[in-house]
Amino acid sequence: MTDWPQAFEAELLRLGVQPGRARRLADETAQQAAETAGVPAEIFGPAHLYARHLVAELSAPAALSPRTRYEPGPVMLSLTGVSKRYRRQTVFTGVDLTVRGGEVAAIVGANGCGKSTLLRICAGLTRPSGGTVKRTRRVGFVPQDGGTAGWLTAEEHFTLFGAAAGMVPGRARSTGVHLATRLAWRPGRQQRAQQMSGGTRQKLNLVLGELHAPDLLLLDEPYQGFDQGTYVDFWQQVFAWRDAGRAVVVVTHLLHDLQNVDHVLDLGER
Ligand SMILES: Nc1ncnc2c1ncn2[C@@H]1O[C@H](COP(=O)(O)OP(=O)(O)OP(=O)(O)O)[C@@H](O)[C@H]1O
Repeated sequence: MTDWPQAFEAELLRLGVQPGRARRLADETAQQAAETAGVPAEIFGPAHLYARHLVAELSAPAALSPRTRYEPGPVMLSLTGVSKRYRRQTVFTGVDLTVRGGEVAAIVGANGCGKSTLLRICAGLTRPSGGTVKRTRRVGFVPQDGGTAGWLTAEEHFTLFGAAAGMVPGRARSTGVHLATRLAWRPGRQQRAQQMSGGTRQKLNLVLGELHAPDLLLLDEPYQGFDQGTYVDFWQQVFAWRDAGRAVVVVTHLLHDLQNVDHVLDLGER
């Protein structure tokens, strides 16, 4: 009978994952099972189902042959005439934005013009003063200053956030670790968030935002503290999400980020 790692690797290959990558994923998964002293089938479930899940979670394009063109998909976020006031201060009025699956939108503008406020409205965390917001159900939100707990390790974060999204611990951990490698980060097993550098904590935030495979990703300047290489990895990741049919909204100050995005909403011009 074929054992679990072999069946897992064979299914990855059947799904079109490159052989070297399939082998790495199989090795990493076996290693994680060994570290928790568990049997893979009990931790991850049937090998073929876990392979399919993983390929979907990892936004298949990075694993499968890249698509050269993408088709905009269904509307994931729609803002119509949205406004926000704090007491007597009007932050913005009349904001319209539609983002479909397979599109990236950037929100730009000077400090204090309301970019973070608008993103929180998109996420449903702040109520608009006026207008209509429609969003898909599966939303990932990466705040500017982090939603991590200082005393927890990366893997404990994966388990906790995964549980909130209905993922079993083994699957949440392995998905988190695989997503981290996309950002050139290998989480230390003992390192708590408070011991991480600012850039590494941001990577943790990004992975947590993506852990449950959301259709819409809302990112508030998620690369502060990243070095140049990681910054490039980050944008490659954004375009991989887009090519996988996800919608991405990024708040940014950096105008050279904008050449490849589909929509630019300049709040400063309003
Ligand atoms: N909870 C709040 N209560 C009152 N005023 C707020 C609140 N949150 C934000 N503001 C105000 O709303 C305005 C927009 O803030 P916001 O943080 O959204 O701007 P921003 O464009 O993201 O800024 P930055 O580029 O500095 O991150 C600011 O004047 C801010 O002081």
